[in-house]
Amino acid sequence: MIELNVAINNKYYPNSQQAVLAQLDFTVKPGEFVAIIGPSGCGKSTLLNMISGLEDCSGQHISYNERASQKYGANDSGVNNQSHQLGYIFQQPRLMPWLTVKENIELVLSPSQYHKIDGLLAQVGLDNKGGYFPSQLSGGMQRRVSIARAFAINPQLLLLDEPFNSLDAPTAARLRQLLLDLCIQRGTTVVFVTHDLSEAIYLADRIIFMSHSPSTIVHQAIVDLPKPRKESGVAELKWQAQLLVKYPHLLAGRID
Ligand SMILES: Nc1ncnc2c1ncn2[C@@H]1O[C@H](COP(=O)(O)OP(=O)(O)OP(=O)(O)O)[C@@H](O)[C@H]1O
Repeated sequence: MIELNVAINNKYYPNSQQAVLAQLDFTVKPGEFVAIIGPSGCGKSTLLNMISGLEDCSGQHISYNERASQKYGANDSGVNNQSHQLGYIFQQPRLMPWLTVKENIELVLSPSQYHKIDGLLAQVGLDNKGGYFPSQLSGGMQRRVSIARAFAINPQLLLLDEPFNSLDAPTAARLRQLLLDLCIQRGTTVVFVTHDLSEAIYLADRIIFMSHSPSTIVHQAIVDLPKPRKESGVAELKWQAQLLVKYPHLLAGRID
């Protein structure tokens, strides 16, 4: 299990006068599930991209506890970095349309690891779909493939960017449970971006609320509910969280 440390002073995109992220400082403990909520455009994807190394983070400090001195740069691949520590599930499944389900997962593995694929597909309920192409799968099935692909590398740190957006409610609920089961089984440290407060409360140990750009942390809430969580407990805590948020106007329209 690994710990993530993030200390971003100011993140500017080239040719932009205004910082996207400013004074953003937090730690995710080993095995902790942290959800990030904030207004559209505040820099949540930018933050995940910086953590993964897909976005330039020179001058900032982003490290894992096992290699605390390492800073990730623009050349690191967050999807499948050399140590296989980091998995990234994007808003879209990002499957290669010309490859089968199995081949999409093989992409992140070495041939000696291909034997894991059948078991992974069984875990996400796709045991007989290995030979299918993405276009032959539903949206929910494609997301399950992306979850299987992320877990194939046995990530110690998993980043997720609104992975269940636009799915029907029963499919999203099944995938949330699947994600929780996999993370708890493997002790994965998680940073999960969402717009949905109920989803955050259902999944997370802690919720970080971000402000508009230049975005920083305006509030953090510990979700002190035992897992697996029940819907009624989630509803209750959602109500409490809405009261607790220090700056509700920043999140107006983002909490359903
Ligand atoms: N490659 C880029 N170059 C320049 N500006 C960018 C780039 N990527 C994002 N931005 C800008 O940075 C800001 C934050 O974008 P980002 O996608 O990180 O926000 P977000 O919080 O994930 O948004 P949403 O919730 O709508 O997905 C936006 O103003 C966006 O236009």
